[in-house]
Amino acid sequence: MPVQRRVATRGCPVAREWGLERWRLGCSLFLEWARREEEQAEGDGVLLACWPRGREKTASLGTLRRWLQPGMADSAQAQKLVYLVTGGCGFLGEHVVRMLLQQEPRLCELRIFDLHLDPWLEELKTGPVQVTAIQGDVTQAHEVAAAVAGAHVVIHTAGLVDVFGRASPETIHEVNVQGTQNVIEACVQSGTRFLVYTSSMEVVGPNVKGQPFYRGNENTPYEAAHRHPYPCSKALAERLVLEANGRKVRGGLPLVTCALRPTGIYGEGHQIMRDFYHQGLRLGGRLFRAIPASVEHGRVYVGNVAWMHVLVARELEHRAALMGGQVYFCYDNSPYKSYEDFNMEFLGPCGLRLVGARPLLPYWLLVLLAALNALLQWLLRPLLLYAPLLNPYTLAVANTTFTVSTDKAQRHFGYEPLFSWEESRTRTIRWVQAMEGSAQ
Ligand SMILES: NC(=O)C1=CN([C@@H]2O[C@H](COP(=O)(O)OP(=O)(O)OC[C@H]3O[C@@H](n4cnc5c(N)ncnc54)[C@H](O)[C@@H]3O)[C@@H](O)[C@H]2O)C=CC1
Ligand SMILES: CC(C)CCC[C@@H](C)[C@H]1CC[C@H]2[C@@H]3[C@H](O)CC4=CC(=O)CC[C@]4(C)[C@H]3CC[C@]12C
Repeated sequence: MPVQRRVATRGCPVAREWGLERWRLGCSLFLEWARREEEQAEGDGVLLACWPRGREKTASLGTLRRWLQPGMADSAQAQKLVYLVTGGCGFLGEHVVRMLLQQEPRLCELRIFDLHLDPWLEELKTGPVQVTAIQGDVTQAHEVAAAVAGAHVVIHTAGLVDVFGRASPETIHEVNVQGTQNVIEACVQSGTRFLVYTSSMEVVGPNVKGQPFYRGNENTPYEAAHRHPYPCSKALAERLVLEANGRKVRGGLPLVTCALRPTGIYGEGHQIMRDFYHQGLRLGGRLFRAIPASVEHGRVYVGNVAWMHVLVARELEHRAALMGGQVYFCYDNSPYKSYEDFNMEFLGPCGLRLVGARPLLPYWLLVLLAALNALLQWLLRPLLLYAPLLNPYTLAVANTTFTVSTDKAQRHFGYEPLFSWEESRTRTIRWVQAMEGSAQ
């Protein structure tokens, strides 16, 4: 049962003085007050009992917001927001950018900050929202500060996603940890109050012991012990973001932060899916099962991850006390399957076949091959970059069950996946098919 607290608007100074019609003028003041009341309440449901001049009404904060919204939109008080998306040209970042443009009506400027700017940004510049592309490096504090200045909300997705040994541990740390610290400091110095960080399920696990995490949620106990630079860096950065919640930003108001932890993301633009597809084509339309079908992986569609970012960014403002400093797994209704069987949901309809009901090679041989790959990578480093998919870390992750089952995002900010599993699947298949078309 949600805890519901009745709050009389006659307790609100604006309401007491003005009466209903005049509250519309002062609606932002009233909402601010109502919001604070809601934040103080425990649980997720709060009822506001409105008693204007004898007319008794009861409404949830959501309803109240909808009542007042038209008034806000008409008035000069309608807020125009500036968003900054770091890593906005990446796989997830591009979806976040497009989702914001579609789903955030209060957006007036969207800044896209990335090390490399992509040509598709140009097509966004013709719309009603001002799109500003900023080429920059999150490790450079002054570049980050310039991009953040004047932004209301920062969505920090930029990161070095490397589990294949392409970059050095120092570089991974610099981009993922120092880069995140730079974003936090820029928010504090420029007075930006809302920061959403793209963390990862890897912050939790799989851990070095290869213990399964089966249908876990944000409170499931699990020994999060890592050695690999990528999960270590994501865990450190996430902690920095959560600890920054409540810090006073320029102007004296508190910073509100939260972290989203996607499981393995899939969808249009997914590089590893692309690699598997091309590998399958090279092998005559076949892929060979390497991992037992019983090892389940949590996967989430990129459109839903983007949608969750947009929702969080929007709701942080209204539910600061509830959401600030929180972590949320990113989830949707994608089925629990092994990594390879899940990929076949898309690669199968595109003509590939997964050979073997069981792994073709014994596990000990895979371990040996993974170790050999690691050795070769180290030996060849002075000459060339050897970074195959299989290494001791990717094998351990692929071979460990890690699935989440939670409704925290639904309870805290009303998240429901925007794309059903069928739609996510269809969109991803279409993207693979388009790749096939373009390869011919
Ligand atoms: N791909 C996945 O399955 C998952 C990804 N994540 C997280 O999601 C975020 C986005 O990941 P993806 O889109 O998959 O990766 P991506 O590599 O496609 O995107 C990352 C973006 O960050 C940019 N970037 C990298 N270094 C930068 C720097 N120094 N300064 C500015 N920009 C920089 C890149 O140019 C790229 O556009 C990352 O933080 C990652 O840790 C979390 C869970 C799963
Ligand atoms: C040939 C091998 C036996 C199979 C290789 C598959 C692996 C390359 C991938 C299996 C699981 C993936 C990881 C997982 O989805 C979680 C992730 C979260 C992130 O934040 C970044 C990416 C990744 C580590 C992802 C990377 C590829 C796998 C290890």
